[in-house]
Amino acid sequence: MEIVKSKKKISLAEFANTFFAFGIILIAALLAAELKPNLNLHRAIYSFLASSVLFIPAIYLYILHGKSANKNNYWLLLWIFSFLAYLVHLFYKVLLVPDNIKATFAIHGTAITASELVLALWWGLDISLAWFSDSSATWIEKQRIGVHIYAGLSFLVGTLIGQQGFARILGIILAIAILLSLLVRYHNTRNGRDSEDLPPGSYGLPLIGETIALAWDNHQFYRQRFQKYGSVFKTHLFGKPVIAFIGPEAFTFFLNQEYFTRAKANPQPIQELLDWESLPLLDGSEHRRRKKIILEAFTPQAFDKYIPLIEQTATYYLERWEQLSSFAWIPEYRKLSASLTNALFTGGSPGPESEAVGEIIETFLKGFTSIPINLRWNAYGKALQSRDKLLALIDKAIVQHRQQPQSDMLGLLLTVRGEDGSTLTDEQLRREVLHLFFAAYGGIYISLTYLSLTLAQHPEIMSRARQEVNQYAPSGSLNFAQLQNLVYLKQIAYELRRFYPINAATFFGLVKKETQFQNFRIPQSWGAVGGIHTTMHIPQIFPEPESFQPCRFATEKFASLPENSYVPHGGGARESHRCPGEDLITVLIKVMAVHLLRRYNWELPPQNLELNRNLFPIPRDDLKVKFGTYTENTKQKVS
Ligand code: HEM
Repeated sequence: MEIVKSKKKISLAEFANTFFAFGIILIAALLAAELKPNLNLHRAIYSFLASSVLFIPAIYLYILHGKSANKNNYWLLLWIFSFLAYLVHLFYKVLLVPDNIKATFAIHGTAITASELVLALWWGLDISLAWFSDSSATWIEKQRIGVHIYAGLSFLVGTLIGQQGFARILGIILAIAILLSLLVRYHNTRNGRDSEDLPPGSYGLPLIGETIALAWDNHQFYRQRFQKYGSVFKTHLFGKPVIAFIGPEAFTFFLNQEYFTRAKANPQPIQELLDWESLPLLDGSEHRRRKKIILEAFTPQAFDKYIPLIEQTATYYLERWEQLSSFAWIPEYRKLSASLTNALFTGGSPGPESEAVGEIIETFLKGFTSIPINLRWNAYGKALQSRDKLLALIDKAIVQHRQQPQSDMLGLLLTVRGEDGSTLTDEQLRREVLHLFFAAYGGIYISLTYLSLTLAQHPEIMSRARQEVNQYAPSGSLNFAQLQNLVYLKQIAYELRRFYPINAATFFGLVKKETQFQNFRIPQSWGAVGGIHTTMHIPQIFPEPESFQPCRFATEKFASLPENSYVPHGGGARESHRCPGEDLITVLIKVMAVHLLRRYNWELPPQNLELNRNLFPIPRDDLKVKFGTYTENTKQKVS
């Protein structure tokens, strides 16, 4: 048999157990009073003690509350019976003075009596809310914490101060029970056992959670936890509990906009560095509108405008490298990336001026992994100054592009319109371009670094790619249609982004409304994130994930992959938060590979090629290279 009130199901056994305890304790208290000379006074005192006895397990259970219905039912029943005993106490306290409450105030002091009456009213209200409503509204939860603190302090004062014997012992037991339950709760929370229906995982240290582990090595962070906990786990990052989703199924779930939003979801320093408002930090209709406009700058027609810029930049650096013949490639690729980014977004030419912009971007990027305190002279402060320098550059470029239209990406963005005919305001445009600077700079140099590294390490892949280039693009300038013939290079370009640890995870999301995944509760207002690199190294989906195999991306094989298993640029539709630069990076890798393979060959002298722990990991020795021209005679020997 069950006592069903509202949606609560309290079993008869639960009710009987607590009622029996209540009955015995109250009767014992009232009988004990009978033995004392001043009956009503002692009835009031002993019923207060009876209420305290019932209050101790109630507050213990409340502090340790979790999903267990049984535990919660016992809390509610003890909370109610303790309250009833407290009413008995008040009843006798008032009855002590036959006249009225006013006299009670006079005898016991206004503050104490008023405080007791307020407690009784608040407690009664809370019981009504707990019994009759199933709402877990924040204000109900907050007032419940409040009334428990209030009642706890009242009982502690009532039993410890000026009391002796049994009352004082009760006070000490109450204090110990509260301390113990707080300790157990803290311990459970730290170890992720606070609620059995949450995903597994750990919250790490108080306040900072697991943020240091993430900053130390963001790729290892997700990889290790995925191995330990599986495709969904909880953690605590940047002052907030976060749930990570890894693997196609979990990643797809994370993309569901009914439950997750990107608006106001990212740590405050990321938002500040990106000047608060650009695609990754927006959601809903404004994100859709802007994304449609931005995507207009990533079409095949647009790529045909950028390909000459890429070729011009590639040629500039290839000639320089030919002269240098022996150098560290990563600093060079950073310069190339700066020149190309500057060409796309401000109309700059390759060379020292653009490379100086690269240094501003580098300082800006350091802000994303620094301690977010703006002191002007520290990394974060300098990153914010660099952000403002980039914004000033963009403002200047917008004015210049208006005066003299150009066919770079900024030129296109100034003219394109969304479906509803709207354009970006200058304020919106400068912030979007700031983010594009950030996204493109890293994406370009990292992809080209991995391309050069891979081709040097796999002569058979380099040779096959060279044959394809000689067959379909042996000379002359390139265009998008011609690049479509380079099928093997496309496979290499895709495998590079699967194989190497570029992005460990997506931008952060926020749980809009509570939901469930694989029977785990995903609580409202928690952070959420999709694991990228780990998702692409699941052996059931990508066999032998640690081996570089471009053939995984042969058309049929690629088409048969589960949804959201290949996610180097995020997942979902183009209009969602998926990176718009995806196809541009394929174009870039192809153009660079064509220009490298048509004329050059390279070898890597002995060095440490192990990847470091950077946000985008790179070989520790900066990829030293011996670079020269390629001829059939030298058969892939550096000249
Ligand atoms: C190897 C190169 C690149 C990689 C691996 C990459 C990866 C990513 C990833 C993982 C995201 C976040 C997706 C999410 O939060 O769900 C993203 C977002 C974005 N990326 Fe890229 N990206 C690359 C290059 C580029 C380039 C070259 C551009 C532009 C020129 C670009 C522009 C963007 C933009 C605008 C967003 C925000 C999209 C949105 O929130 O709607 N990315 N990228």
